[in-house]
This record gives sequence, C-alpha cells and structure tokens, in this order.
Amino acid sequence: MIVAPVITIDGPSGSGKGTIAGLLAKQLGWNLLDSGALYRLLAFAAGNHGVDLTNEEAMKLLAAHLDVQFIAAGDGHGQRIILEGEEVTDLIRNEQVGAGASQVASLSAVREALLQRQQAFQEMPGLVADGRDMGTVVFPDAPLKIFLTASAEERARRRYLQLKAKGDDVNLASLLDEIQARDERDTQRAVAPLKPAADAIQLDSTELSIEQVLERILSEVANRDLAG
Ligand SMILES: Nc1ncnc2c1ncn2[C@@H]1O[C@H](COP(=O)(O)OP(=O)(O)O)[C@@H](O)[C@H]1O
Ligand SMILES: Nc1ccn([C@H]2C[C@H](O)[C@@H](COP(=O)(O)OP(=O)(O)O)O2)c(=O)n1
Repeated sequence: MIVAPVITIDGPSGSGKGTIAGLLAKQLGWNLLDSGALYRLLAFAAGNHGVDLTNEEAMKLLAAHLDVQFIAAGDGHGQRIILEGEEVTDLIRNEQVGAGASQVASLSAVREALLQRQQAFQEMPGLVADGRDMGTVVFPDAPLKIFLTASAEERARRRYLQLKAKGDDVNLASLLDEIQARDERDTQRAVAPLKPAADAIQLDSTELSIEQVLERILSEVANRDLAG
C-alpha cells in the first residue's frame, strides 16, 4: 500500500504555521490539516453547549461527536470551517477561543478522541499538517518535519496586525501576555507538549518573510524528492 507523504509544521502561536501550511498545501496540491482549528472548535462548541472546559468526560464526548466540515475556499486560499451547520471560520480566530483551545488541549481524553480524526487527513497525494504535536505524536513517521518559531515579541506583533486588519479591538501588550501564557501552558502540559520532534528541522522566522520561509521548506521538499 502506498502511504501518502506528510509534512508537519509545529510551533508556537503566531510563528506562521497556518499561513505556511496553507501556501505549501496549495503549491503542492496536497491536503491540509489545521489541527489547532479542531481544538478551537471544541472550545467554541463547549461555549455553545454550556459545557465546562475543565470537565474532561463531557469534553471527550464533545470531541468524539464534533460535527465539523473543512471546505477549501473557492479562491484556493485557506478553508472555510463549518461547525454544526454554521460558518465559524472567523469566529474561532480570536485570543479568547485560542486560550480555551489551549486549555482543552491539555486533557488527554480529548487528545485521544481527536487522534484518529486527524490521522484520517493523510490521503494521497500528500498532507501538510500544522499544530503542536504533528511531528511528535500524530504523524511520527512524517518524512519532513518543521518546527517553526519566532520571538514572542514578533509573534505578538504579527497577531496584532492580523487581528487589527480584521477590525478587532486589540492591544499589543495584552496579546504578548496571552501568547506567553499560551506558550507556557502548551510547552509545560504533561500530554503531547509543544516541542520539536528529534528529527525536526528548526526554523526561526523572526527575521524571515513568508516567502523566505516557504522557499526554505520547498528546498527541503525537493531534497527529499517528496513532491513526485
Ligand atoms: N515570516 C513571516 N513574516 C511576517 N509575517 C508573518 C510571517 N509568517 C506569518 N506571518 C503573519 O503572521 C500572522 C500569524 O500567522 P499564522 O500563520 O496565523 O501563525 P500561526 O498559525 O503559527 O499562529 C499572519 O497574519 C501572517 O500573515
Ligand atoms: N496539534 C495541536 C494544535 C493546537 N493545540 C492547542 C494549543 C494551542 O494553543 C491551541 C490553538 O492552536 P492554533 O494552532 O489554532 O493556535 P495558533 O494559530 O498557533 O495561535 O490549540 C494543540 O494542543 N495541539
């Protein structure tokens, strides 16, 4: 059986994972898994259903039955996300939902319930998967693993510009605090913490443009002859 190749992109909030994963998947014509969106959706759904984020049993059930569809956007950029029939693409992209996602992501029963759902995205001709544990837990055999970082200040600055462009009322200092709190929780948790896989290529994007990061990764794809 031919196994579809996977490129994993892990790293902290604002390092550029989602942007790079989307561009890479588009360029290669591969499938895309935004694993963080699953944790965000779960936190959002918990809010809708009045479920306490710390209630592991209830969150596990919600994770197992999460009714979500990812639909490739018509312009080839990104994807639309539908939760229980309602479009939530933009609604899940704020720091409040991000913090809730980070909280539910520390529950091992939740991670277990989402594991197979994530692995099912590995289909031909290939998959680009971004998150925190793509290279360490979900796709440990991936032939190319990237660990993307940037300084916390640069990541907060990027998030600030991104949210401001969306029209959100944001504050740079509190975004930096929130990003650092999320880094702390994601790296310190007992289960599947954010850390580079032993065989990951570490890429610091603080001083790099999106195009430069993409170029570096594409050269690794070519080195490994992954794109066929
Ligand atoms: N290398 C880069 N240089 C400058 N801005 C970047 C870079 N990578 C991503 N960005 C911008 O930073 C913001 C956050 O990127 P995103 O892909 O959402 O990060 P993540 O998925 O890691 O949280 C986006 O607005 C994106 O356009
Ligand atoms: N594979 C993953 C993806 C996300 N998470 C958790 C931890 C993160 O703080 C939240 C939100 O992830 P997401 O990638 O959407 O967040 P950022 O875009 O990096 O800000 O979910 C995780 O534990 N494992």
